[in-house]
Amino acid sequence: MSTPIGPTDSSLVPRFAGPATFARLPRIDQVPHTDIAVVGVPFDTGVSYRPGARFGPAAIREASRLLRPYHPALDVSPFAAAQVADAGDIAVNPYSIGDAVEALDAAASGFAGSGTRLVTLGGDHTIALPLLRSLHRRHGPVALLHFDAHLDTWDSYFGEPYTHGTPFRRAVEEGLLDTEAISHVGIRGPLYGRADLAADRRFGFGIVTAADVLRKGVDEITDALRARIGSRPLYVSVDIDVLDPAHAPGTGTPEAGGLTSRELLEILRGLAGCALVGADVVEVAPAYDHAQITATAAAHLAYDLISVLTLHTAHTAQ
Ligand SMILES: N=C(N)NCCCC(=O)O
Ligand SMILES: [Zn+2]
Ligand SMILES: [Zn+2]
Repeated sequence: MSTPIGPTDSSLVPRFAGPATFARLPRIDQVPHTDIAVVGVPFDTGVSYRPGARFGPAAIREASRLLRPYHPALDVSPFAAAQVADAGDIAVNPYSIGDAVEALDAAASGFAGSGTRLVTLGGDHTIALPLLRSLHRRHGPVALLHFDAHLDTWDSYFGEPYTHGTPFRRAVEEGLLDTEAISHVGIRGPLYGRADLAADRRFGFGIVTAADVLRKGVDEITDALRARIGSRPLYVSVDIDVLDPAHAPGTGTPEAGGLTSRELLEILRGLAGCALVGADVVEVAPAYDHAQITATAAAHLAYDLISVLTLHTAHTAQ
């Protein structure tokens, strides 16, 4: 592998100058080959409450200017360990969820075809379904770690099957997931009824509630999650509303009593060595953010996911 082209050096060009690619990384057209691409999906037509996640990718990129190249907790320089590049945004139809879902699947499959793993910045949670469809085509059923206040396994809203509250029900129905290894983490807040939980259990999901994280702590939780995942190809989906609204006010469906950013970062770091094949950070809606609190958390989560991706390369070569 030739030496990766890294981010703009912030000791030479101040980090507040120039265009905001993720972490000031090169654009995908500036590098010969990309192992890991950060890509935005500015789409929020699937939301059930406050809109605005279409502006999430730009806000996360802007907040990512301060990231530095070395990750001390994981002892890795992710942008030297692999060629990471910013692939810009996948522009999808804001007036048709069906069109958008198909176009996103096709675009994601194009990246996978050239051996590039994706860290996708949403956008609302609808986008996880086409991303999983494209991964399934390549890897077969994948393990899923889903960080969210919400189950997102509801059936439909207003008769619509593709929404931000339904992607993981569709994914199970379509056989995209290895149902021996699918978990929600951070679940809390009111539901529509007991049947929500019964259906979710029937699909095979394990639930780690936000209260479980408080009571058991991140190490015990992470060990249990890792035991369930094993060596399976793993997709990690992070809905930013898994964090408490104090840590992530800028989102569309906030729920009290969530994780701290410190807890979530530690759980993600605990996944080092897992066969991560892709990840997303979704539901950042900057209009409700303050002082970039949410966008900063999202930028750091994406940085940690990239770092974990660089620590397992077995799937890159496929
Ligand atoms: N995926 C997110 N963020 N929210 C789902 C909320 C579904 C509801 O309005 O009941
Ligand atoms: Zn959510
Ligand atoms: Zn969600």
